[in-house]
Amino acid sequence: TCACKGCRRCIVCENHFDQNQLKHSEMLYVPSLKKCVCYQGHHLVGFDFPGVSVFQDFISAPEERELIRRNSNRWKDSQSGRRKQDYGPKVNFKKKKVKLSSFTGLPKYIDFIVERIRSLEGLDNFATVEQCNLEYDPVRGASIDPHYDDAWLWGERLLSLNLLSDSFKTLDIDSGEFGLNEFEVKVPLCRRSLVMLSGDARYKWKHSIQRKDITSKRLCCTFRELSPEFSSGGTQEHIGRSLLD
Ligand SMILES: O=C(O)CCC(=O)C(=O)O
Ligand SMILES: [Fe+2]
Repeated sequence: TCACKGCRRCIVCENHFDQNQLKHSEMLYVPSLKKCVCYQGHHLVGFDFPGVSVFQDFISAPEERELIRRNSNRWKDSQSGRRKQDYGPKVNFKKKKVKLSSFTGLPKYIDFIVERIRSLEGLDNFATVEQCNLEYDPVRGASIDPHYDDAWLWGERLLSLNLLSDSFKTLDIDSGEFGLNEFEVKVPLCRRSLVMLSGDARYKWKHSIQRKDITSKRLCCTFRELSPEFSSGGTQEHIGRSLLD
């Protein structure tokens, strides 16, 4: 058995795979250009693509080894073949309730990451309130379906630290924007890089990790900040403050 529910699936529970998936137009995001590129006929064309920032080699190889060693236990089975470790407030997103009593804060071993995030340009005010680790193992066919992250509690900037192997994050948009029905941008996730989604890449585009892009075990640590509602001046500021203290 596995932990999948509803339309989620992993190799364990999957007994049928939809072969009739629509063809996407695929583009590659090029971090150094902050553009995505694709071929139109024989021409390589580029489009501005704001909202994705990539910090290559955000941690060193020894730091990566130490992080992996520190979070080697307390994994729980999750959806779509993933395993999960969640350090953050207990939240019921449907009922919009935050449970403060069970919140123990972030693990100590992550302090240096939290600090390093704040040393990045424009991120000096990033107050990490949640860390969620996900493990993707190709043996289980692990993936994450296209989704938007919650916007009620979590703030605009989503940070993910990519460990153990290289992969891709896939961004897609449903509507007829750009004059295409289906449109997909592959964002390279280099091992030890930190990747930020914000703005349109956070709110307009869905993100996912496709099974085919997990070729060897991958670990992702996602860091989140609070939304304006829970931040200074917001109506739920008091809850936000008690989470950050
Ligand atoms: O594994 C990743 O890079 C994405 C994880 C994610 O989208 C999420 O936890 O909401
Ligand atoms: Fe997400």
